[in-house]
Amino acid sequence: MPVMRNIDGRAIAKTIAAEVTAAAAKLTADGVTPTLAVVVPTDDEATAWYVRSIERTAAKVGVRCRTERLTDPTAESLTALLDTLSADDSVHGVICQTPLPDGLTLADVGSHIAVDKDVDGANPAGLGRLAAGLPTFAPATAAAVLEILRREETPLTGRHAVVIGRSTVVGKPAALLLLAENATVTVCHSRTEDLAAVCARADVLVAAVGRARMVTGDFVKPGAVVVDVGTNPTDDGGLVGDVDAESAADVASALTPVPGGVGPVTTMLLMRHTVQAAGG
Ligand SMILES: Nc1nc(=O)c2c([nH]1)NC[C@@H]1CN(c3ccc(C(=O)N[C@@H](CCC(=O)O)C(=O)O)cc3)C=[N+]21
Repeated sequence: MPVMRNIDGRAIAKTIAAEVTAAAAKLTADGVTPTLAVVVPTDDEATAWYVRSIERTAAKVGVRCRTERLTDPTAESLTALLDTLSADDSVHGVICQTPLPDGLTLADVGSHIAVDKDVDGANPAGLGRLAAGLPTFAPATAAAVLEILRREETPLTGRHAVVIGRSTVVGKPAALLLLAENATVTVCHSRTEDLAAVCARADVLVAAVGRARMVTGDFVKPGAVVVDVGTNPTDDGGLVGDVDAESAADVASALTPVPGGVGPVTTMLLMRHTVQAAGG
């Protein structure tokens, strides 16, 4: 039985960090400090963790982070803030954290983030651009999936990629990015019949369902590369993916672990997008 490789997301993030740090330093020397505005509309524990992680990562690579906390925002106050940040020349990237307050959707709010500053692909116009093959920032998590496959030199042209999950932030953009790399793409979701059998035909399997350890070894084609996007909290305060790593390990050739896989690359790509938005 071939031994499965654990893909080291932290090491990949570190490699990208070196590139981003150099680009940020050059911009700063030229008088432009790449700046990311992080809008935090709800008091949510997972969001708070992610915001701290963004702040830490930004400090490491020389990106300025401006966190904007709102208490009980209305649609009006939140979209007004996003409009203001979109028009502010000292801000290059804008991300609005989810979850949003009740009654608000990312599509409503995201359309108030200028496309050229939309470093987490929240504006539906960005998804349209992605579908049309126009340059745009993909949502950082979807971009991280492709970045990992690229750095792992996973062949995609003509290969069958299966994405489990059709969310606007991960599944759909990941499918579009895989298609742009000439993969043959199948998108599965909660209504898919014979899910395990469809997945078991994938050379590249991307799990973005949000259900702990749902993807077991019988979903995996022997030798497949499996990217686990899930970050499901456990009762004891830990984190597990959508993939049951133990059973998948007997079948896959490579797997991104959780933690230490897609997550760290996601946060780093937010920095790279911000530096790019600043002109780097
Ligand atoms: N607009 C928006 N975009 C997001 O991308 C977004 C969001 N809102 N809201 C919250 C979720 C959550 N999220 C994570 C990113 C990285 C890790 C991550 O790096 N986790 C570490 C482990 C952390 C631990 O051990 O607890 C890892 O996987 O190695 C986790 C979760 C992005 N989100």
